[in-house]
Amino acid sequence: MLSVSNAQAIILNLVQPLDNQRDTEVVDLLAAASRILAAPVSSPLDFPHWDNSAMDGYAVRYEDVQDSSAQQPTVLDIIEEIPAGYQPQSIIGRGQAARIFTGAVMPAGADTVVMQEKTRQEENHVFILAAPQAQEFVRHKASFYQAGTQLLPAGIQLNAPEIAVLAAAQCPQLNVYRRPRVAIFSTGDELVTVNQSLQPGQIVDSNQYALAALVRECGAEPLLLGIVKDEPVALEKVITDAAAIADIVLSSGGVSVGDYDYIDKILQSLEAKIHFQAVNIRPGKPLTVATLPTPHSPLYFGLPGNPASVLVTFWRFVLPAIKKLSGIQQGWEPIFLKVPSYDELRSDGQRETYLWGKLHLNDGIYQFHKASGSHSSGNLINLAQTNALAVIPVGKKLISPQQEVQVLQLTIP
Ligand SMILES: Nc1nc2c(c(=O)[nH]1)N[C@H]1C(S)=C(S)[C@@H](COP(=O)(O)OP(=O)(O)OC[C@H]3O[C@@H](n4cnc5c(N)ncnc54)[C@H](O)[C@@H]3O)O[C@H]1N2
Ligand code: MOO
Ligand SMILES: [Mg+2]
Repeated sequence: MLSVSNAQAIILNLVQPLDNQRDTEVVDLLAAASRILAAPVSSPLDFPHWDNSAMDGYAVRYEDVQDSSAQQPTVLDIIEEIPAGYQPQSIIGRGQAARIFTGAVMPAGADTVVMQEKTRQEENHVFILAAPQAQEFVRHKASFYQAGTQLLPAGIQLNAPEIAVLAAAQCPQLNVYRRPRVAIFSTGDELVTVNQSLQPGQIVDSNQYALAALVRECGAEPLLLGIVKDEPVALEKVITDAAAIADIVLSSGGVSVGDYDYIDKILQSLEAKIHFQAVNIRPGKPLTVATLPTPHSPLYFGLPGNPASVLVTFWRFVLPAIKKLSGIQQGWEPIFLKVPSYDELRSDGQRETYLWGKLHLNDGIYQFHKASGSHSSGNLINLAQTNALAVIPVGKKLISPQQEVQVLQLTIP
């Protein structure tokens, strides 16, 4: 059976990132957090824009003060006061200084700032009580960034630091990739919505809510197509509709071998290209991945119906695909942490097994605690409040307490 890592490689190979011309939109800077930059940004401004002081103190000529000490202070005439936001008017000459404050423009003639604590002021004279380093506490024009060079590359996510940089560079609007569109539907005659009363044999379609939340969490736009009965005509219609509007289509249920599991047959009849129908993973083995035969070739994930299988296969396979699609340049693959397990972890050794639980901090070191209760793929109750999946590789049946395990971190704990 197809290994998890090979399945991931096939999926990532199939994903075409959004187009950096067609698939973009302009957003205001305040709405740009977590979006993906679609074009590189440069600035006509140097950073700092001009030489300025890093301290409250005195702007001086180094050659005047290099021999200063508490015993033999240098005495300078203060000829100007330069607060932040003010353009200095004078040139500092021999024996002269300017009172200056943090962020204020350095006056011509001065090359060094002496911090206030190393001075004493008497009327319009300043006593320099210690020799500074040459150019100390001067933030030089263009020493952080040179005008015209690349400030930010395309394909990065805009988080608080990038937003700050863009604000400082006076970019009030930005060209970002549009959000990937992800169509979602659930299949099953037994399913009702969260508001409908349950008749015998029925359950609530929790998968659609879970997938909508996951899709939104990763910055994509969920397109909810509802619950579809286990009927070929209805399923064919929903897949065709989804293919017309989405970059990625997610269904849950109907991909195993039961008489009412129609998804794969319908994909075949629609002439979709099926890449694989099973992966060696627990939970989530019956996973169908196909390319739909519409011009923009949306990628189809037929996720297995069990609620835990849906979450695990989304985190492991769908999330990297959405990331690559979104225009992010790198870092699509999941990141695994190696941490000690607090609990004993077991698998049958046959399939790559994912156990849900929580990363706890113990003395500054993460430890994996397995969720108590059933790890049946039909149980979603104990998935609540978890933030990590421990992975037991194929061929391994037991991870003992305190042994290391690879953990997929799901949210920031
Ligand atoms: N003979 C075999 N039977 C099964 C196999 C197998 O290899 N041979 N694989 C099992 C595994 S593993 C899984 S996972 C499931 C996958 O089943 P399907 O994808 O066909 O899903 P369904 O049969 O439609 O439903 C399975 C299960 O999940 C519940 N479900 C479905 N949709 C939802 C929803 N939207 N929200 C909440 N719960 C949902 C459904 O009621 C069933 O209990 O197949 C095994 N069988
Ligand atoms: O692989 Mo299924 O998803 O375990 O129950
Ligand atoms: Mg089934």
